[in-house]
Amino acid sequence: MDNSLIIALDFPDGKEVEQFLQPFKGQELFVKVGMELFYQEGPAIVRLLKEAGHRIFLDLKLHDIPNTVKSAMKGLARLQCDVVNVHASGGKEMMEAALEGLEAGTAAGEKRPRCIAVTQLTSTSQQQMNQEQLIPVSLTESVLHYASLTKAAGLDGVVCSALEAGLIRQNLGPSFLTVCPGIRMQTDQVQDQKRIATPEFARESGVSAIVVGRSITRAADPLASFKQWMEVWKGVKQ
Ligand SMILES: O=c1ccn([C@@H]2O[C@H](COP(=O)(O)O)[C@@H](O)[C@H]2O)c(=O)[nH]1
Repeated sequence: MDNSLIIALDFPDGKEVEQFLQPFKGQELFVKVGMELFYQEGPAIVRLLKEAGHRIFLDLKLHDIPNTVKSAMKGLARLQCDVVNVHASGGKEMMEAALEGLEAGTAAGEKRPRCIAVTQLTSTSQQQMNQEQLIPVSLTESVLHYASLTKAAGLDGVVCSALEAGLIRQNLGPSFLTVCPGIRMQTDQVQDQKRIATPEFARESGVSAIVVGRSITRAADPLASFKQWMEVWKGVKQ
């Protein structure tokens, strides 16, 4: 994913997306379409963004029985997004089914979307995981366990915090993707995220891509904010 910065288009409808993208006209971005936008606009928004030349991470985090996930992925594959995802907590069989669905839905000559799995949401803390999910290990252990399970299922990588990306790369190899939300500049508000890291830390940890939402989309000047983020992201690259 060539060290991409993926902008999370967390907007309630296509009109707001259009307004947000107006100042970026002519630029090919890597964008993330999540539940908020997809549940309102459906596949049409993906087609529109693709026609504009943007790369797309369709972040629907599928989590259901294997047969349902397989069928859903077969349909999603036809949208030809670059990346789709599931929850690793759905289990190995479910993840394998996701991949089978994607392969079945990808037309000959087309590229199968990369499939990655959410380990523990970046909004989850150690305490929440222990007390609410009743997982009695450290958060890092749980993330690493889910990452290993994801790799064993044949998926391409994981969604994790940049805090865990280095360890995942060490254990599972550099070609296993680490896509990291929960990225904040020092001065940014943390909001509902719990396991955050700066873009500099993410770069040094060798993450495959960072996902940035509100810091750019809710900025007074989103284009200026994006440029600043890219400078920092590229600056630490060199
Ligand atoms: O563990 C996860 C998985 C997905 N996300 C998504 O990333 C963006 C982050 O947005 P910010 O505004 O930069 O916090 C958002 O779309 C989440 O749904 C995540 O944050 N953590």
